[in-house]
Amino acid sequence: MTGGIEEQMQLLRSRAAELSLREDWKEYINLYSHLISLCDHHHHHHHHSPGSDAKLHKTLCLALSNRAEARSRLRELSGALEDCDRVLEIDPTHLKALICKGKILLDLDRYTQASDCFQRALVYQGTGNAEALRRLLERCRRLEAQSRTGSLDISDWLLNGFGGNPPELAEYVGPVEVRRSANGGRGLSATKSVEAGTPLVITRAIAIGRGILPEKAGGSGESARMVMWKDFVDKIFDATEKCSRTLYLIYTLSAGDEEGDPGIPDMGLFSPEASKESFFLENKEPDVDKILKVLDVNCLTEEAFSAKVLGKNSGYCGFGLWILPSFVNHSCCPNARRLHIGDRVVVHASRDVKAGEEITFAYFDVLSPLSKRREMMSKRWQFHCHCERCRFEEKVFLVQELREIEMALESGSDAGGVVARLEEGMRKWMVKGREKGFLRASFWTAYSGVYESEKLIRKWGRQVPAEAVVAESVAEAVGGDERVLKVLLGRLKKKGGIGGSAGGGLQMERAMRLGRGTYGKVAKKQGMRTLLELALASNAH
Ligand SMILES: C[S@@+](CC[C@H](N)C(=O)[O-])C[C@H]1O[C@@H](n2cnc3c(N)ncnc32)[C@H](O)[C@@H]1O
Repeated sequence: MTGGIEEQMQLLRSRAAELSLREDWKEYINLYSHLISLCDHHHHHHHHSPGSDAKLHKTLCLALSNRAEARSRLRELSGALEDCDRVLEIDPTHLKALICKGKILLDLDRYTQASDCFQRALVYQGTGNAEALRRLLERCRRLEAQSRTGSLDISDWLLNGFGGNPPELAEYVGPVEVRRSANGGRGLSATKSVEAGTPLVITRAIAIGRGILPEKAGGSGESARMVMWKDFVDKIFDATEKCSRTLYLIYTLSAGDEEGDPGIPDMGLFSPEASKESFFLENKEPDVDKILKVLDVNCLTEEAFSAKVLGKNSGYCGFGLWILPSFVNHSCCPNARRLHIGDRVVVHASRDVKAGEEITFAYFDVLSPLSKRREMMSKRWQFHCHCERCRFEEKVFLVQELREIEMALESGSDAGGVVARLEEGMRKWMVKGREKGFLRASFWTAYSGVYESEKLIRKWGRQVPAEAVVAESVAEAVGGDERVLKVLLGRLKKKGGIGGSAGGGLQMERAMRLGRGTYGKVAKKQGMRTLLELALASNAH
């Protein structure tokens, strides 16, 4: 090798060291790209002795693995992965490339492949790395197991008052399948029967927008929202540019204007481990118009329990795009809920679900009357819900008296009176079973208004059914909900039940069940108990 190139490379490398100190990864990558092309060029255009060849290879491998590290810092994971693979082709024992590749695969939720890299690194490593590698391997193993079973336990985080980082969760595709839905489009269905609280899907967001909005809606609130949205859209486009799989997955989602058949995606697509390496797209340039439509149809607000249950901040606002949950349709009597932990969403059954049943969750608050829900649907979502509850309420709202009761509620009249009239009406109109729960859910604010007021309880007690009865019937109709849980727990507390040793009774069992439906099976008994205490202390609505 001539002195010229050696010197040039030396110079580039010391410049790179400087850039890395300044954390200027873009420039750092450019520099190493230059060095890599120098190596490639030199390799093709010069005759070499075996010794100089080895040296050149060594330089090239180092340059590639350094660029890979910088690329993965900027989350350009596909590019980083290609760099690692090039190194490992030249030198399959290259420690730096093996570790870097393992970490990238871990980031991509490909736990078995990541663990394979770390295992090999452990074999080839000299001294020093072993402890760190064992910890990485342990993490892979834990995540891999969780991605098979979906079982999670956030007890430690919970008992720690949600302090520190949220627990790391694995991607999980449970007993669900994308199928054609009764409403025409596609939907997610259960492939086997599961009980309330069972996790169905756990997945990372493509991007999340989070922020605190000013308390009062209005000018500044609106512009804050706009800034958050723009920031979020930028993150989405950034993600599609960096990963063809992401772009591919986004294209499987509904853009709201499908002509004809939107097609049923293969379930393998949604498991990072089962998924192919690369995705063929005719045009790698993102279709901006289409992506914006997809965001409009599929973005969901966060049911941030750590914000609500902990009463952290009432102005908290979060929304995001999660791929597989985007196939879940809305229902006003849903059977699933979502819970957000870090940037992952856990979709879990909020009541018992039978095999073949479609999985649905609420896109907006469904503890509200039909007219309010219709308003939400037309304002934010351009569809008309035909769920069992909407169909029933459309019918029953033909009854003049029910409309009068609703008007009484809206004009702020005595909640006890509203509840008493409704309960009486339901007897008259022979409303039974689940349908009772539907109407109670619609008039929820009246019920909770009574239960929260000693005065109203005293006044209307005899015409208003017990908390536990109403909570059960609402939960059976529309699934677990924090506010319903809170009413049930309030009752238990009055009787001295929660937390104490008396907590083993039937009522406590019911509360635990409702807790599992509301938050999912996220903790063992003691952890769940803590969660219930938090729910009771919360100011959810
Ligand atoms: C997040 S996507 C759900 C999956 C979608 N059905 C698909 O085929 O990809 C939201 C869209 O699904 C449709 N949708 C969801 N819930 C619905 C419901 N209850 N009734 C009618 N359409 C609904 C609407 O077109 C809505 O804009």
